[in-house]
Amino acid sequence: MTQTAEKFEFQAEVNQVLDLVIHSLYSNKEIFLRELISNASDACDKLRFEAIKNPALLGDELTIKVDFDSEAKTITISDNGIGMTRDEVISNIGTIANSGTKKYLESIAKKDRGEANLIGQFGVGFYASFIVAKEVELRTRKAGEDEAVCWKSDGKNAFTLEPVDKAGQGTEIILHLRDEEAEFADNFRLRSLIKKYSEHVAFPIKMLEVTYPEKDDEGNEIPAKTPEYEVVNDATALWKKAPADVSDEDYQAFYKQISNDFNEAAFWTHNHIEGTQSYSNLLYVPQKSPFGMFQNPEDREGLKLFIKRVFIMDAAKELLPNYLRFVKGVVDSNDLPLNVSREILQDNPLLKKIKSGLVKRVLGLLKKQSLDTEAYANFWKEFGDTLKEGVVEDFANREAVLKLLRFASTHNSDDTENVSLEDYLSRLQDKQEKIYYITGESHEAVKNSPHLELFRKEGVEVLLMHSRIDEWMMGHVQEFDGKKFQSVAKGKLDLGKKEDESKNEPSEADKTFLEKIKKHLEAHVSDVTASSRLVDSASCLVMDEDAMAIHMQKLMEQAGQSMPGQLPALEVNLDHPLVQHIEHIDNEDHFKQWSELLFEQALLAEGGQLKNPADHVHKMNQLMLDILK
Ligand SMILES: Nc1ncnc2c1ncn2[C@@H]1O[C@H](COP(=O)(O)OP(=O)(O)OP(=O)(O)O)[C@@H](O)[C@H]1O
Repeated sequence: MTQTAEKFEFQAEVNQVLDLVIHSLYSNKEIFLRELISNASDACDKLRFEAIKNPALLGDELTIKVDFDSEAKTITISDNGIGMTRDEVISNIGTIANSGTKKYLESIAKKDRGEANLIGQFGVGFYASFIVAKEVELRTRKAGEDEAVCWKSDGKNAFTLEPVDKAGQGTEIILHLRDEEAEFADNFRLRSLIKKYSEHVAFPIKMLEVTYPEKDDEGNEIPAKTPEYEVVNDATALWKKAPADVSDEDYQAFYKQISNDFNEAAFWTHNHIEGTQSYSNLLYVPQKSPFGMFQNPEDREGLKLFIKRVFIMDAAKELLPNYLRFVKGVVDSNDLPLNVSREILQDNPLLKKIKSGLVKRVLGLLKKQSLDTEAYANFWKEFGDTLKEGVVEDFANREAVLKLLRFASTHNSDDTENVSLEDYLSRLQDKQEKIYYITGESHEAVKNSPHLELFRKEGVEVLLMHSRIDEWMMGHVQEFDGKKFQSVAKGKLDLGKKEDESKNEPSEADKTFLEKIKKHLEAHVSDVTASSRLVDSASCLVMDEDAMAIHMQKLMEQAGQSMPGQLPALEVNLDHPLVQHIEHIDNEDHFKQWSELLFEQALLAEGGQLKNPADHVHKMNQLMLDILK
């Protein structure tokens, strides 16, 4: 071939990633081999999948080979998988199109996360080569095509491409090591790295056996025989093994292999299901929530669908509902047709059954874990809000999901979220018929809400919720174990028997007084009533049973959504000295100002925002001055 090498500039972002990868992974440089073997394994998976439609593509046994030359200081990782065309090389290797690297870049912008942690979130892929190599050559030939191409780069701004002769299909990556990294070009070092990181890659990883010259009976040296390739890893599909035959170390190593997570998995479940549906599943719950989990629930990966050990696709969305998107792992079906497409998968009844089986497995796993309070606390911190979506999303399993939720509560002295609904029910007061909760903007805000005063006084526990998702979730759930949920900031107060004790019908004079306040606050409130829920505060706002909480209305407004004008009711504590003072004010202007103050105080205590804060301050000052006179 006479064509010369063509030079290309890297995309600007590639340079940025390369720079970061090289510097931030320096203390973890050995992972370059894991990344390249993982790519080779993906390429073998892809070929096997293509071969379902086109069996002619499948030639020799799918294999990954690792070779080295300690004098030349090179390591070569080769596979006979799918390979790449010239165009694919340009778009896959020279740009930042692939999602793993993209996320890596995005997360770098989030400076508040520690860098070591950040690196642990996803694989860095091919670029990891440059941690140890001063130059990388990638030779590849797409399966079923004749032309091969060689990509070469020193990892600085540019790469070259030129046609090459390459015997078989697949990809070969030659790392020209930096002098100070030459130790990696070593038989023992490479074998131990393969064992450590790639033991459970489902394709054989081969290295040349080590041979030594021997001596015959007469003491003459026999030349060493030509070494042959031998398999270095386990090369079986770990998920197909009996759980009893797999050690925790094996499970963890496999987790790292499939998840791109540097942290260990928190826990997992491994099952072989037989019956109308026959499949295996190995599902992991990570320790840490990856970036973007809440921002983009659609962007999910890490749950791989195999059919009879053939990798079919990343099918997280098809295999588990959104609220379990933190789960990673492998599902291998014996019954689905090998030529299944994503479209077919979406309405496939077999898959629906697998999906509902997997949900049960994950919920069962979480239930088991929830018995270990400490381990569950970590899970809850990372994934609790995601799990809450299940209360709305998964009607069939709502009760099971509700049992897994943990809340902060007035039963605790701090903001720890460790109270389950079952704990709550076990502490119900005599005749208490409802599960009381409050939602708000922060733990501080809900903990100090005036709505809790009577509950505190009566010793009735209230669940304290302040996550953004809580108000939405509670809008969709009516009861647990036969007990209705009741927001203490909404609707009529109903404390069972205690309500009757605490409720005093207002006198005619009080009624006139309340009416008078209402007249002044008509623009702000739907009603003004005597409160039976306040003890220390003068007033509070109460929403209708089915209305959105005030802090949520504020959030929606901030997000640019215009809110339908649903006005709260103002409840007034007739026993409060301030209220009693107002009752005796004759001056109409002063009465109006005090009434507005009652409303504004209540709104502030809710975490609401005053329309005109300066006016509030002015009014306060005026009233204080009046008192001083
Ligand atoms: N050995 C290979 N054979 C065929 N294609 C490859 C090989 N190595 C890399 N590629 C292609 O290059 C792309 C980019 O690889 P890279 O390792 O940077 O990212 P990735 O594997 O997609 O994602 P991750 O960041 O999770 O590793 C791959 O998606 C694949 O299409």
